[in-house]
Amino acid sequence: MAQWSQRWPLDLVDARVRVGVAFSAGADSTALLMAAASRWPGRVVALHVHHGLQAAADHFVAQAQSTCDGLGVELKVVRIKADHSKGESPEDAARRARYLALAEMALEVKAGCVLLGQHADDQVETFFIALGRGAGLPGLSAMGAGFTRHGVFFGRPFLGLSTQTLRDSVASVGQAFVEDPSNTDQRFTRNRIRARLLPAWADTFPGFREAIARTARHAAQAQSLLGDLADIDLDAIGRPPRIAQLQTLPPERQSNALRRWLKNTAHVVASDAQMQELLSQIDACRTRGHHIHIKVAHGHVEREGAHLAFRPPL
Ligand SMILES: Nc1ncnc2c1ncn2[C@@H]1O[C@H](COP(=O)(O)OP(=O)(O)OP(=O)(O)O)[C@@H](O)[C@H]1O
Repeated sequence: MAQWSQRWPLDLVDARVRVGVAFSAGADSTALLMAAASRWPGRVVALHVHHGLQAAADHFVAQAQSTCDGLGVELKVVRIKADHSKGESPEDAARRARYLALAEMALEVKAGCVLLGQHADDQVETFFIALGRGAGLPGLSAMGAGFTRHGVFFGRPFLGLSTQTLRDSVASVGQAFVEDPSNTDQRFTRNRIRARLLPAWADTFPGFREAIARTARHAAQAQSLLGDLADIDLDAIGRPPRIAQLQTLPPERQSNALRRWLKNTAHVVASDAQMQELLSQIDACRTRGHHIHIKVAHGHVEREGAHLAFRPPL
């Protein structure tokens, strides 16, 4: 195990506290758990979410326990059943519930952060999913190195490493891990990208991981500047925005400010069609009695006197 020490880019966390590792028992998070356990002996706790979605879930827990026993790492397991709401895919619901469960476990064991095993190949796949869906800059920025959710910091220290590097490392010490059977299921977009698109892309653009990571960084920087501009505009027009002052901005600046306002206050993202409709209703709203009413995500944006308001569902 000695060679695992200091070998991995784990510097993004303050490890004076306990470190949580989101541990699926797959190859990537096994590499992460081994690296973390070697770097911070006695301070790592593995957090496993039993989805109950797959028949194999019990087998994942058994492997997780055996790996943790071998490494002398405490394992916490929580069972969840993620129901997906209308318009949400089962995978999105499972991911949402997983992050909540991980955050709750981290708070319970007093871990200062949770590390995730996502790597450079996940990053590339995420970028192509966003591109295929016609995403804007937030989507093309792909995954950031860290984010806070449910009051817990989640870090992705392995975004610069390929999955092959991680798998080779795990194999080199003979550590067992599970292969998630759903990773090869061609019904999932991510798996089709991995199996079909990426080999062709790699053939055309050798070194594509670094190039795409660069594009994602450019997108993230540009998005950050747009966020700053939105804050400047919202400082001037108010939160919630005053309709008359919104109307003085050009449409693209209105939509930039409105997206920021909706994200920060209601955690919702308007689709392109919803934003176009909202802009046209704002433009038409020139008289005292004029209404604004437009569905955004699961709620509505409405006029409330001189301002806009977001109404979540009852
Ligand atoms: N059931 C789970 N319990 C705890 N953490 C999980 C679970 N599933 C995924 N994760 C975390 O989220 C990261 C990304 O999830 P993803 O579904 O891409 O990984 P995976 O293929 O299931 O597992 P791995 O990354 O370990 O090979 C994982 O690296 C791991 O840190």
